Parts: sequence; C-alpha cells; structure tokens
Amino acid sequence: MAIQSTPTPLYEKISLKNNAKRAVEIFILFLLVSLLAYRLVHLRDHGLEWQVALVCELWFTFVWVLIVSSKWSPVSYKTYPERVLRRVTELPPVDLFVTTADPQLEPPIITVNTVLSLMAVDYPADKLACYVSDDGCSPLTFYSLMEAAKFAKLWVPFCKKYNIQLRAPFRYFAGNVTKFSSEECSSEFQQARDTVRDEYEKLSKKIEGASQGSIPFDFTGEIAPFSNTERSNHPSIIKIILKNKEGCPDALPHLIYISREKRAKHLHHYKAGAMNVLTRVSGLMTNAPFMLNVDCDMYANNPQIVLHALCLLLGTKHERDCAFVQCPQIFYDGLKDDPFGNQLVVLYEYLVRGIVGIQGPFYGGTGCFHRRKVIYGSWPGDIKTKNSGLISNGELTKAKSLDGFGSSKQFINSATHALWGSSDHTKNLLSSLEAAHQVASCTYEYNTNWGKKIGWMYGSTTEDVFTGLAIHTMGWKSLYCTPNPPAFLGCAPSGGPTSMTQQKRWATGLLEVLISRQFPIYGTLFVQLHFRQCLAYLWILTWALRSIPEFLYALLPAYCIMTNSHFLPKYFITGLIRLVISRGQEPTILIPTAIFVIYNLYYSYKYFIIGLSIHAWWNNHRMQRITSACAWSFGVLSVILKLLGLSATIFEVTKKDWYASSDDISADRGRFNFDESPILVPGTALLLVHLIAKLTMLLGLRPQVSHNNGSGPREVVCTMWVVLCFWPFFRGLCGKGKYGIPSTTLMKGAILATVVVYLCNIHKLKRDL
Ligand SMILES: O=c1ccn([C@@H]2O[C@H](COP(=O)(O)OP(=O)(O)O[C@H]3O[C@H](CO)[C@@H](O)[C@H](O)[C@H]3O)[C@@H](O)[C@H]2O)c(=O)[nH]1
Ligand SMILES: [Mn+2]
Repeated sequence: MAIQSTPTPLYEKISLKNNAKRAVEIFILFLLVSLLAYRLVHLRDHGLEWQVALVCELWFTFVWVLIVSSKWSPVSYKTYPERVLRRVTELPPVDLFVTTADPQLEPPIITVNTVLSLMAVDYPADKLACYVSDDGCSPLTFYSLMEAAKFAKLWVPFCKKYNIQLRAPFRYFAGNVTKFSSEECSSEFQQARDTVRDEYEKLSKKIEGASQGSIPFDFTGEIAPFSNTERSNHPSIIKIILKNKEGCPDALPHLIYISREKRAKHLHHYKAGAMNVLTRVSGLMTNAPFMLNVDCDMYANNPQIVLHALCLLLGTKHERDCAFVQCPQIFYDGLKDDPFGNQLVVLYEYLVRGIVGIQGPFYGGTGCFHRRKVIYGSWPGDIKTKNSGLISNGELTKAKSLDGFGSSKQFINSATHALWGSSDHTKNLLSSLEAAHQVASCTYEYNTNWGKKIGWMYGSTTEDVFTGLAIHTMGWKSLYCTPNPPAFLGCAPSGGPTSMTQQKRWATGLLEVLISRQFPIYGTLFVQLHFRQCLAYLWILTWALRSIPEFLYALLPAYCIMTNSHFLPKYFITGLIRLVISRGQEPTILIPTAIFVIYNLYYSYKYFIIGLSIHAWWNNHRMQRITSACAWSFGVLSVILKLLGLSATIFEVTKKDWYASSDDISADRGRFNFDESPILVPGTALLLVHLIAKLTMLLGLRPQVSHNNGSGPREVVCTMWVVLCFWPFFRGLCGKGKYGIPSTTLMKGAILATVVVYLCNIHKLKRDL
C-alpha cells in the first residue's frame, strides 16, 4: 500500500490534562503512608488484628501506587477516515476474524449478525475476507452462516446504498429509528427496507428452527463433512461459503468457515489456538497485512471502523509506534447504572486512556486490528535491519523455518511475503485449500514456535493480555481507537454466576501471565517494556492476588466484634466528634477516616465526570467487593491447583443472552441471580460471618474487656459497610427461584462461616490464656 506524501496527518493526538486529579491522588497516597507509619509505631501494643490490617493496607498502598503511576498520561486520538481515502493510493487488504465456540452458549444468530455487520463495513469488498472459526464444530453454525451469506447479498448492498449506520440487522430492525434522512423517507427506501426486513425475519426463523431441531440436518451436500463428528474429535473442516468475484469492490467479501481439527489427546489451547489457526489459514488464502479480531458477539457498530483503524496503523511515522489498534469493549443494551459492575466504562476511560500515553492499551481480545508481521513475531528493529533471527536475507532459513512456522512450505512462503514482501505468494482460495487443511490440523504446531514466539500465546486463559504483553515487551507500541459512534458493541454477561465465571477466568489467566516467562518486571529490566507500562501490567495481573488481603480485611471487623477487640485506631467516630469539638485531641483517627472518605469521593467523582451516576459508582464498588471475594479467590485457587499439577485451567465460554425483541427482556434483568456453583460460596460465607458477629453483639455473647479496649461503633460501621456491599447476597437469603441462594450453597457457606467463627474464638481463647 502506498501512501502519498501530504502534510495532513491521518490522526491527531490529544493529551488530556488532569492535574487536579493528580493532586488528589498524591494526597491519598500521603495519607495511606501516614496510616501505615502510625500502625507500625503502635504495632507492639496491639494483637493480630493490627498485624493483619497492616499487611492488607500495605498491599492496598502498593496497588494504589501501581494504578496511580500508570494512568498519568491520558491521551486520546481523533482519526480522519476520509483522509485515508484521499491519501492512500491503494487500500490494503484486511482479514476479519470471528471466533465462536459453542452454539448453545453463543446462539448462531448472534454470530451471524456479527458476520453480517463486518461484511457490510465501508471498505472495498475485494479487500476484505471474513473468517469464522467454529470451535464447536457445529453444523448449526455452518448452516446459519450459509443462510446468512444468502441474506448478505441483499443486506450489504442495502446498507451501502442507503448508507445505513447500524449494520447488524437485529439491531437495525429492533431500533426505533426516529430520525430519517430525506433519502430514507422515500417510498423506494421504505420498500427496500420492508423487503430486507422480511428476508431477515425469514433468516432468523430458519436459524431458530434449526436451533430447536425442527429442521433435521440430512448431512448431505455442504453439511456432509459434519456427519459423524464430535465437538472434540473431528478432522478440520474448511469451507469457502462466499467468494468475492475477482476484483469487484461492490460485491461481497470472502466468507470462510473454519473448524480446526480436534482430537482428544491433543491440546487445543482454546481461543489462542483458534486464533493461530485463523492466522495461518488466512495467511494462505488472503495474507492481508492487517487482521481484525472480534468475539462472536461484538458486531461492528461504526461502518467506518476499518478506515478509522487504518488512520492509526498507516498514519504513524514508524511502524513500531503502532503494533495494534485496540477499540474499547462497549456493550449494547447496557443496564441502567451498571448493576453488575461489568460495563468496564471507568476502566477504559481511566486506566486504558492513561496507558495510551505510555506504550499503549492492553490487547483486549476483541475489537483489535493487528499487524500480521507483529503476530509473526517480528521485532520493531526488524523493519530496518531485516534480521529477526527467524529470517536471513529475507528468506526463512530452512532449519529455522521448520521449528518456527511449521512444515507447510506454502505457508512459509506466505509468511515470508507478510514479513518482507518478498517471495511469491499466490492468493487463490481454492488452490490453497489443501494446505489450509494441513495448517489447521492438530499436530501442525508440534515443534514449532506457535504459541511461544509466534501468534497468540499459550498458557493463559487470558491469551489477549498475554499476547499484548509479549508485543509490548518487544518494544512495540499500540494505539487506542475510540470513534463516535463506538466501533464495536458486544453483549455483557448477566449478573451472578455467569459474570463471576468470566471474572474468575480473567483473574486466573492474568495470574498465569504473572507467573509466566513474560513476567513484566523482567521485561522492563532486560527487554523493552517501559517502566510505567510494567506497573500498569502489574496492576492488572495481580487482580487475583488482591482477593486474599481483601477477604481478610473484610473479615476483620466481624472478627473484632466477635472477640471484642479493635483494628482501627481508637475513637474512630467519637474521637472524630471530639476532635471537631475540642480541636486536636486525637489526630490519629483522622487518617483512616480521611482515606476512606477521600478514596470513595475520588472514585465517585470519576464516575460523575464521565457522566455516570452515583448509583453506578456504588454498584461498581459493591460488585468489585463481591467479585474479589467470589471470583478472584477462585482464580488464585485454580492457579494453585494448576501449579500443583492437580488440574488444568480451562476457558469456560461466557453465555451470551439473546433477546429476539425488547419484550423478552424481563424487568428483573438487573437483579443478581444465583445457582449452585461453588463460586458463590465465599460471598455467602462472608455475609453469614458478619450477620453472626452482629448477633453475638446484640445478644451480649461477647467476652468482656477492659474499658475502651474492645470493639466500638467503628467496627459496627465497618460490618454495616460490608453487609451493604454484599447486599445482593443478603437479598438472596430470602429471594426465590434463581434470585435466591440455593440451599446447597447456603449450607456450604454456613459450614465455612462456622469454621471461621470457630477459628476466631479459638484464637481469642488462646490469647487470653
Ligand atoms: O475454546 C474456545 C473458547 C472461546 N472461544 C471464543 O473466544 C471468544 C471470547 O470468549 P467469551 O466467552 O466471550 O469470553 P469473554 O470473557 O467475554 O471475553 C473476553 O476475555 C477473553 C479472555 O479471557 C478474550 O479472549 C476475549 O476476546 C474478551 O472479549 C468467543 O468469541 C469464543 O467463541 C474460542 O474460539 N474457543
Ligand atoms: Mn464475550
């Protein structure tokens, strides 16, 4: 692709100022340090409570330092797609990847909509190829895609002709579009719209019928390869569903279905494995220098997104400044005030925008445009020196190519082409089919660098952060693309077990990265990872570990009430009042109070300035405590089990809810729900412990201690706070059906709570003796 030289850049970098916030952050840090100092000085006069509190607070300070230092360079980019069209003499090809894994958890109609939205983006169709990876090996998914391809012949021209903005049909037809352009009011348009709508309804009925089994597959014709296949035991199936008519930019892009070979004895590495197969097969078939990857539920919401991303990919002076372009994860039909705290708005607005000014956003697994050569393991310096250790004289050396890229000669040729633009590469879909089957086989990666130095990294259930970290460690930068309307929209998991399982997978995967060969501190000391980028990575990679101090800290007030002791400096509340009245009697109580107040004010202020409500802040704060206690603690557990060799970590696919119409959405959708999975036990137990503590206090069952040395209003306020944070569980105690905590979970929680209460009392007795 040649870029004509013109002075107008394709994007504009906007640095956002936030000096006031910095001042508050430094102030809180100062307070935290003072609290720690106070604790240290008085540690000898107090017991276990103070030691535990000190360790937890040390940890919180560390986490605070990490987050504060890494989000101080907030940057935004404004992109100008029309300039790409003007400046670039020839638009580069882009390969589009969609992954799906389970037709039950991920209804094919969702995948179909994502695929349709991608096929309809504003970009010459002969430059696009859409690859769908199906890890479920499902005839249903394949059938749905074939039907979708027929519908696409109507849908794509319709969108382009009338410049429709929403190109995922289910959203377009569900939306109550109120504003029509003059063209859209014409009767011709209305007629076209009605036809397309009827066809879409037919399509969704067909897919629905097939999902419910009312259309039996006869396993003949195109579907024949699916007969006698099992999900985890089948040969590779690669089907060209649609083929772009050679060089016809107004037709449809290629659409290719891939179900890689799976055999029981061979590891398949979940999504990372699927991405690597997609990379290889697309390398053979189209070999585009850029690749977009989305989850099956993330449809393209901005039809110009490919152009926006190209502004950044082609606009930087040096390629090393943009290894990949990440768009934020945004969700459609987001519930009001984010009751499950999973819309990630503040995370993206603050932390991610902050690190954009350092080395760039983390790779988030979806909504990301990659440079193919970066995925092939090339280093930023290779651009100049053409020497990556894998390559000599622009050709892959024979010995190295074998353990690097695998044994397919055709693929190695295509990789050479992708890396250096040399060597012949035929881009013929049909002629590459045989080689495509070879590279999609489950043995292809043996003795190669796939998953180690090339492609998506293996060994973590968050292959995305792992792969992004590897790229940043090599010294590449990444850029953040936030066009308006948002680039991609996806489906947020519902609250309760689904959301917890997702968080558990994230915490597990991140911890796996932390203990992997990509340890960020090593990357900073010996490779090219920037120091503050390393801090940002540490912040996210230690999510799971945070559950331990948080759990203990949450237990402390209950422990103190039951044993009639205290963990906060004396006169927490009364002292404050006395301080105000008589000025300066007990300055120490100011420290924890100020930290608590400022921390919460500061966080709620963040929500406030990006236009979210205080309620949204509270929901997020509360869910953060629940997630930490339930999901993240299980993350630690699963990594420990993995280290002990007792069980492997697995990628559990998140269930995607499908609502055919807005009438299906129940009013209780924002209510936390429960099932019998053990992940909800820690939260239940924590709540029970606090309720027991309150009860012992009310019934006067606590041991007596000398005046002023026991627990007081400060601990009571703290338990109240914990109970408020775990309010969904409290409601679950008396809820019914899926909104109530099932009796088995309650039983397990009660046993755990009893153990904790018992241990507290034993400890107290020992101390008194
Ligand atoms: O064996 C598998 C498992 C999953 N997937 C696909 O991976 C994607 C993400 O799975 P999902 O269950 O939706 O996970 P989320 O937690 O919603 O995904 C986030 O977190 C993942 C890492 O944990 C990233 O891979 C995702 O891109 C990111 O959106 C989906 O398209 C799946 O179809 C596969 O292709 N093969
Ligand atoms: Mn998802």
